[in-house]
Amino acid sequence: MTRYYPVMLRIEGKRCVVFGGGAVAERKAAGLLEAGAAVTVVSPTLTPLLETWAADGKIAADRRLGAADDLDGAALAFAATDRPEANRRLAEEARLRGVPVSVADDGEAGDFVAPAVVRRGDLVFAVSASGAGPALAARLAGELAERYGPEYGPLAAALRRVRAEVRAAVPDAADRRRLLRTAVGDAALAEWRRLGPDAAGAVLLARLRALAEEEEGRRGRGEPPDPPGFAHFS
Ligand SMILES: C[C@@]1(CC(=O)O)c2cc3[nH]c(cc4nc(cc5[nH]c(cc(n2)[C@H]1CCC(=O)O)[C@@](C)(CC(=O)O)[C@@H]5CCC(=O)O)C(CC(=O)O)=C4CCC(=O)O)c(CCC(=O)O)c3CC(=O)O
Ligand SMILES: NC(=O)C1=CN([C@@H]2O[C@H](COP(=O)(O)OP(=O)(O)OC[C@H]3O[C@@H](n4cnc5c(N)ncnc54)[C@H](O)[C@@H]3O)[C@@H](O)[C@H]2O)C=CC1
Repeated sequence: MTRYYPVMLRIEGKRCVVFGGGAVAERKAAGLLEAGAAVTVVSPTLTPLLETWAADGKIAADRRLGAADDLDGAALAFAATDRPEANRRLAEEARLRGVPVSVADDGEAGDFVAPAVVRRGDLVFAVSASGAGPALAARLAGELAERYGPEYGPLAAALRRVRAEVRAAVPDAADRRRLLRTAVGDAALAEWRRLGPDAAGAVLLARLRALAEEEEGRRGRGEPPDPPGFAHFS
């Protein structure tokens, strides 16, 4: 069993090669496009959606069997054909070239596995069962998608601005940290939603300071902090 190390990769504009043109390859290509990768699919056949993306120029498609030199210059590779021998061979070629590869029919044969992903703007949930159960990862990601709806996208954008404001205006590190914890409490998140993405930085900062003072008051009275998850920090 492998203990994987999770990361967020920057792959915008980078060549990512998907071998295979079935449902699994399509899912991998979709995830790569979300991150702005330059996707090349190599496969004799393509799903209708992959065909559409190729026709629209969203992906490059080479309609043939995968070959070793497809991997030249690749940042990532996905062996997602329905031929285990082909997947294994392409994975070996990737490794020879130092290209990280995932293997769709045998997770342990690759360098990484794909998590189930939910995106809400800057906020990204990635769930993995490390190969033990992709359907469980998908189910739990579905639960996260319900718990954290589309409203969390703009909310994260507002939070990014609040944080920039605090970093620019508050020189004391402890003060900054206290404010930025308050900035992710329930009351603050509701406030960022209410104020929307266009509120002036000074307004955001003033609201945050007011919330932090209320928080101090609650702490003084021995009431629980907001958010509850931060109790162990105080
Ligand atoms: C190791 C890994 C390698 C990799 O592909 O990176 C891998 C491998 C395999 N998947 C198989 C089957 C299924 N995979 C899914 C779905 C997903 N599979 C994904 C990832 C991974 N799959 C990596 C580990 C993830 C982990 O464990 O956390 C997800 C999360 C992300 C994604 O693919 O983008 C995506 C959900 C996306 C979403 O919906 O959100 C379903 C569910 C369904 O189709 O409804 C089934 C059928 C149910 C079942 O078999 O459990 C088989 C057997 C094939 C066979 O029997 O022939 C293998 C081979 C093996 O076991 O090694
Ligand atoms: N990792 C995952 O999430 C999952 C993995 N799987 C595994 O992934 C494999 C692929 O699944 P699907 O996409 O549903 O299969 P599929 O049969 O729909 O598609 C296979 C694709 O591979 C292409 N292909 C075959 N040989 C090739 C080669 N040498 N080079 C390039 N392309 C080649 C075919 O033309 C076809 O487009 C399955 O056989 C299964 O073992 C299945 C379900 C989920």
